This record gives sequence, structure tokens and C-alpha cells, in this order.
Amino acid sequence: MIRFDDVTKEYPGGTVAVNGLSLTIPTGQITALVGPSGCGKTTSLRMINRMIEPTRGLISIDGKGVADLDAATLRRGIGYVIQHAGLFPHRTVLDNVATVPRLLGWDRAKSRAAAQDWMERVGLSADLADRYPSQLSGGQQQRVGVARALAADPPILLMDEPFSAVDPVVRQQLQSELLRLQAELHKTIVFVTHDIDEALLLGNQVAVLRVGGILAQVARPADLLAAPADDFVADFLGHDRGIRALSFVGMPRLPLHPELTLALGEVPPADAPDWMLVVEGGHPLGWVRTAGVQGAVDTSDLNRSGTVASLTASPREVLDAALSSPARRGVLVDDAGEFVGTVRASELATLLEAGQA
Ligand SMILES: Nc1ncnc2c1ncn2[C@@H]1O[C@H](COP(=O)(O)OP(=O)(O)OP(=O)(O)O)[C@@H](O)[C@H]1O
Repeated sequence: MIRFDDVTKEYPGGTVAVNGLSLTIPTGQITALVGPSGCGKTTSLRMINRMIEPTRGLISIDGKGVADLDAATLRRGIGYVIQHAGLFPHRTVLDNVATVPRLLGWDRAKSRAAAQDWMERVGLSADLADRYPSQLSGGQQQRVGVARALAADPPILLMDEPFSAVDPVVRQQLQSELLRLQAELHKTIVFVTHDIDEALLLGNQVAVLRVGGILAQVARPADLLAAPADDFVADFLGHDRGIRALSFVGMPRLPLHPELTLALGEVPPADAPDWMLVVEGGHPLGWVRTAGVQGAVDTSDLNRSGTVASLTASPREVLDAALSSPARRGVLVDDAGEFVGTVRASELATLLEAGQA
């Protein structure tokens, strides 16, 4: 557990970047620090590994004040990832990842083996090992940054806007990979971002800071959306809070409906419903408006507008599947992607309204 006790940082010149911050960061979870530019997120993060010293107050890790620890020893137990990865340009990918193990005095073979292992775990293929950072995409560089921070297996990971400089698709991949890794690793992660949706997605708890380095609210994502502490937090959370909160509530027991389906090459029956779902090898391909089909169904008849939700999806995803379906019936699939039934938005909304979620 990392604790901030009434921590203040005033820079020379008088800027108070962090003001009386008290915050508990639980072990094995992700805490997202979020807020507008200049609210003191980076300063707070860097005080944990003593890259910046507080003016007043105490920061402790598992009850030990960080000020009493030797800075180099402290940092060996703390991985650090920054925007643009901050890789060493003249070292290969493998040597970048092996940096901390080498600093710890591990021999070359053990360091390289650890680096190769972490490269694989963050989704980097082995053939990238001998490249230099400039020969990688932005997303690959960020993965190297994460592998480097994890290479000596520190219990704490500090991440400062690590995914801000990559395009939205890669960013989404990196976010889901971080969640997948964290489900295995259970690190204590402090994740700085200015993007509230990223904070809500990744954080087990989200700490919202306002300019002047004042903590506005700390809460679990669902609680933050359900009960913003004040207008600043409500404005910062933005619109669609009811819809976004559906990502965090449990799924009610869904009324799944069976569906008459068609395969490609089949002719819709005479008494076919208006819309029929086309399924091949168990996998849903799209809907067809049966009145528009000339003879047998082929791929040009398919309407692919509907999203597909899995049985483990959140109510938000299931609602989206129902509302985006031209048949107004949301397609549900199992873990293998096989069709299991359809759901109606109205029925889901009724259950959610009744608080059965
Ligand atoms: N070395 C410094 N000397 C003086 N002022 C500083 C220094 N570093 C940061 N500041 C100021 O402290 C305040 C907080 O900065 P900090 O970088 O911690 O905020 P942030 O929330 O991470 O911002 P951003 O999202 O823009 O990176 C800002 O007003 C900034 O200008």
C-alpha cells in the first residue's frame, strides 16, 4: 500500500503543484490519477519514487517513509513508464528491456532471458529483439517501455500517460493488454492520465485532481459516475454518465430469446419473419431483410450494422447490440463466438431500471 499523508509540493517560484494530498493506493490494484493539465498528476507520481521531493507531508510504502529509503534502492522496486516510452535510442530492444536486471547485477544470460520473457508477455514478437527503438511503431515502443519497467518484476509500477501518444486503435489494444497483464501480475499500479475514460476503464479506483493539486474525489469508477462529489467532478466526467455507468454494473439474468436462423445459400421460408439472422458454422454473419432476398441468401444481402455482445459483456455492450441491430434484437455469442440467442433493449432496460443489475 502506498500512502500520501497531507503531501504538498511547492516549486521554487511559488507554484503549488500538489496541495495537502492524502490518498491511499491499495496493493495489487490500479489507481488512476486523472485531472486537467497542470493539476499535479506527474508531480504526485514522481514523489513516489523520489524523482521529486515533497515540500511537506509523508509518502510511505507499506508503512515505510520513502524519504528514509535510499533513492536507488527504492527505484529498484518501482517500474516507471512514460509517454513516448523514453527508450535508449542506441540500445537494441532486448538491451533496453534488460536495463534494470543488468543494473541489479544479474548476469548477461539471466538478464537476456528475463527480457525475452517480458517481451513475449507484453505481446512483442522475438524477431524485434535486435531492432533499435526508431525501427518500431509507437505502439511497439510503448510495449517495450512496459516490458522494460517490468523486467525486474517490481511490485509497483508508475505509468505517466503511457498511451497518450499512440492512435486510438493501438491505444485500445494497449489498454486491454495492460488489463490482461494486470489480471496475472497484480502489481500496485499508479496510472496518470488526463483522459477520464481511460481512467474509468483501467482504474480499480480513480482519483480526480483539480488544478492547484487538490484531490476532488477518489472513488471506484461506478461510484464516481453515480455520485460525483461536486460540479467540477461532474463536468470532468462529461456526458452520457448513465450509459457509461452501464459498463461497470453487473449483468442482470438476461432473457435470451431463440432465433430462427439461415445459412448462406438457403432460401428464406415463405412465413419468414421480417429480419432473419444468418449464421455460418455457429457464427453470426449479419441480418437479412427477408422481403429483399431474391432466391437464396448471399453475402450481398447481409446487413452488418449490429454489434455482437458476448455472454460476459457489460449491460452497455448488450444494450448497444440490441439498439444497433436492424432487427432490434441484439445478438449474443458465447466465448467461442457462437450464436446463443438474442436480447431486446426494452427487456434489458426494464431489468436495469428495476435495479436487478
Ligand atoms: N520543475 C518545476 N518547476 C516549477 N513548476 C513546475 C515544475 N514542474 C511542474 N511545475 C508546475 O506544477 C504544476 C503541476 O505540474 P504537473 O506536471 O505535476 O501537472 P500534470 O497534471 O501532470 O500536468 P500535465 O497533464 O499537463 O502533464 C503546473 O503548474 C506546472 O507548471
